Amino acid sequence: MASVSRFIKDPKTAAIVGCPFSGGQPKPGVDRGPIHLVEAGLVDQLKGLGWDVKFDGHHQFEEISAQYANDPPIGLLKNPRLVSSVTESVAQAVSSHSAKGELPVTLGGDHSLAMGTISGTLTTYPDAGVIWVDAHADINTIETTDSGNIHGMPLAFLLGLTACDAVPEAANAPASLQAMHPFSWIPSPPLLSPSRLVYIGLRDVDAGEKAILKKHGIKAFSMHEVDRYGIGKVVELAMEWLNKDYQGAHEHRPIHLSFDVDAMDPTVAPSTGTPVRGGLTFREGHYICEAVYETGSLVAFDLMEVNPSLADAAAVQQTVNVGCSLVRAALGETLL
Ligand SMILES: NC(=[NH2+])NCCC[C@H](N)C(=O)O
Ligand SMILES: [Mn+2]
Ligand SMILES: [Mn+2]
Repeated sequence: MASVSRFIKDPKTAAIVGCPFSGGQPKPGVDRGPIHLVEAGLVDQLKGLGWDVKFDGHHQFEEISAQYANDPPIGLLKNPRLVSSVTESVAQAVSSHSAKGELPVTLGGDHSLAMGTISGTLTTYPDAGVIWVDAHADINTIETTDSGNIHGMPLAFLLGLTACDAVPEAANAPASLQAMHPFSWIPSPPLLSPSRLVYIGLRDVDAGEKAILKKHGIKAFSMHEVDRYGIGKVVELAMEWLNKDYQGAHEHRPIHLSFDVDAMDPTVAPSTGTPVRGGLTFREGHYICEAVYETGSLVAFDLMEVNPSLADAAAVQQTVNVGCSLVRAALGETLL
């Protein structure tokens, strides 16, 4: 069978990177997300789409967790060393798969994991673009975060941002906060640049984050734009934006699609830690995945924030099923 993506080698292989990790946010249960997704039959479903699927168990973070059992906050940041160490190991796993021409499919776990997945992708594909589908911008810096939950911050670390210049109040943040941050494994200068990031689905963006998006000219299609243009046009505009300055040999940049299940409306995917009303419909979420697959440029997919302990059994099942079907859509399932 011909390769689905011009970047993925034949025989097309999806590598499931199961990440039972919840340290980037406070609600227990999100670490069980990947276990439920796999138990629902995801591996066979992807095989049914013609993929060779590599899955030899979920990643074990026990050793790292034991090492950082005592992980005092840095400023407001919670579990900073643990999250740093886990995401560093995820980066290695993802880049080792993508370097072999496989498609890493990372199952979270909380969205702090994307520091690892996107770093891994950019190690193999330095000019990759990122499509971040989420209710939230996840771009708080150590100066702007209110919650201290690192799942609200991965893009700030990936972009090497400090908010001091975007948010006037943050200029007073102690310099020591900057110097102490433990994410020093993330390369500097950063592998990701603001022009290669585009959001879809935003509707709960903190004031400090809005200032950052503005300051760095980051392209974002909130639910307002989804309503105005329709999802078809939004994905087209997102692609155009990512490829506007692309000079590579291929038609499109390689694309990393990072999908937070809370981008979906809570009526569609209720079992997640930070649900926000007014989200993507079932079809809008799937359309994004289908359209990205159709570009032939997908090089990595993340499905994050499925938390099977936040709803009744039926709502959990519904969320897990939607999660599986989003993954299938991104890996080529079609309606006809
Ligand atoms: N990946 C997520 N669900 N992020 C939610 C982030 C919420 C809020 N903006 C924060 O910084 O804490
Ligand atoms: Mn979110
Ligand atoms: Mn998120």
